Amino acid sequence: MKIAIVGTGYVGLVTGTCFAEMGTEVFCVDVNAEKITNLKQGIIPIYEPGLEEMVHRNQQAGRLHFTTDLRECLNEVEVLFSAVGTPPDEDGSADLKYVLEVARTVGRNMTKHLLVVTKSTVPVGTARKIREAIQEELDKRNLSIEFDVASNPEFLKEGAAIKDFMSPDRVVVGVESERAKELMTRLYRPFLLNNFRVIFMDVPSAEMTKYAANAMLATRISFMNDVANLCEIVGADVNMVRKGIGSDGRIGNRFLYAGIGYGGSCFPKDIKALIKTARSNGYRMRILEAVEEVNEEQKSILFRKLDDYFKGDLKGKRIAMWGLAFKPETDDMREAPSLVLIDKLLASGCEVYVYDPVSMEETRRRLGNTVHYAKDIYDAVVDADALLLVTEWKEFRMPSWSAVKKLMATPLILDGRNIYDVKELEENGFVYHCVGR
Ligand SMILES: NC(=O)c1ccc[n+]([C@@H]2O[C@H](COP(=O)([O-])OP(=O)(O)OC[C@H]3O[C@@H](n4cnc5c(N)ncnc54)[C@H](O)[C@@H]3O)[C@@H](O)[C@H]2O)c1
Ligand SMILES: O=c1ccn([C@@H]2O[C@H](COP(=O)(O)OP(=O)(O)O[C@H]3O[C@H](CO)[C@@H](O)[C@H](O)[C@H]3O)[C@@H](O)[C@H]2O)c(=O)[nH]1
Repeated sequence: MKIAIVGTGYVGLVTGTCFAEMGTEVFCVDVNAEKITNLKQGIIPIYEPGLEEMVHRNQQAGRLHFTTDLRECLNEVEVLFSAVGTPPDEDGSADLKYVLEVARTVGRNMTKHLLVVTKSTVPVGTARKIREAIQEELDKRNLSIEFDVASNPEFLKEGAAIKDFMSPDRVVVGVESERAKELMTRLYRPFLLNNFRVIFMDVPSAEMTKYAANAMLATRISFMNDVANLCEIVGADVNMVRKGIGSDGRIGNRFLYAGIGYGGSCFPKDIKALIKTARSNGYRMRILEAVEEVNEEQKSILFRKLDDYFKGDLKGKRIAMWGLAFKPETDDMREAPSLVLIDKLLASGCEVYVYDPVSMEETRRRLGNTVHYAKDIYDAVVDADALLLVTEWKEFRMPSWSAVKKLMATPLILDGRNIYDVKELEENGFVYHCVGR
């Protein structure tokens, strides 16, 4: 089978590469010419464990192609996935301009039946708009060509994208015809050996499933952050509470980690978009409004602890930060809580020394020379008045505390991810604070 994936970002590149790995011939299309030129030479635009080797393997096998021109492959493929961005509009709703542009390009150029599948996260009703946009272009050409639309939202997590795509908990597919169902079944059949289920449903339900899943996950995080803040006030330890409640099978132990708030390219924008969808339909998602509010405040929690420690006198303080990316194993800085923290530190007159294993280049692109870029974890803490742990990369988990202590000016550690052992740090002479204890 031959397929096209339009949009070669985190989702498009992983989707295309994984389908190619299973033997499908894939054409990855993107309007960003630099990205495509690099990909043709085997240069991968993102950091995602395992992706580079898989891209190279499938390129060499002749199953994975890259192009800027959809017309080159449009009439060779049976299925087209749209995986372009759906960034938030000014009012928080999902901006569909890229999604609809792809639909119009399809309508202007298709010459035979095509199944158009949306992988991007889009509000309920988008498939209908895509159908109308394609039909409008066909009408302008006075052509009557049959086509199908389907929704196949993606649930991969950055940093674990390959594993999530190859062995997902489930695949959700919204279809409107038997033909679309048959094509999607055929396409996903090679993956079924990995023991997952394809759940077919109607298109609006598939579109809504994606938002509901992200909303539920974000709700768990904000709930735990709220509990963590109360734990601090009343003298409980959120880490113990997490273990205590997570062992109840109905609750489950994943996605219950208190921290400095959720970030990334999905939760913040998708929660906003769902709130907006509800409002524009005359309904208020009150729980999600609270989820957002808790999350916004949580991003400042390390700053508040630092400010309390120095009694509001932060001017000229030298602050070290370990971690910048919104989570480990990615270089993605979209909506990273570190950016909010850095803003506050700089506004208070601090000098900020940052280190992250893979996000330094992306941070430099965003922040220029407003912060100092350290060579490694030890370089970052030289003469520091505090160390803030922001992202729980593995290499931050067991540093030499005696070396860190010798280098720092003030032995203060504020742990935004609760990864250190309080006893060990206090024995090493540090003042240590984490979230929710
Ligand atoms: N990043 C994730 O982990 C993730 C996971 C699940 C779902 N999603 C959803 O998937 C979608 C894509 O997210 P992403 O993070 O991969 O975005 P991204 O910004 O990394 O990539 C989008 C790509 O689409 C390209 N593009 C835009 N218009 C185009 C056009 N007309 N033709 C061809 N290419 C075009 C852009 O140049 C860009 O390379 C979003 O709706 C997002 O919400 C993302
Ligand atoms: O217990 C937890 C788990 C996560 N986070 C934070 O939540 C954010 C998102 O993390 P994660 O969900 O692991 O990463 P994403 O790559 O953003 O993946 C989410 O967003 C994707 C895009 O929609 C979906 O496909 C995934 O299923 C969904 O997990 C990060 O800032 C994490 O630090 C916590 O604070 N506590």
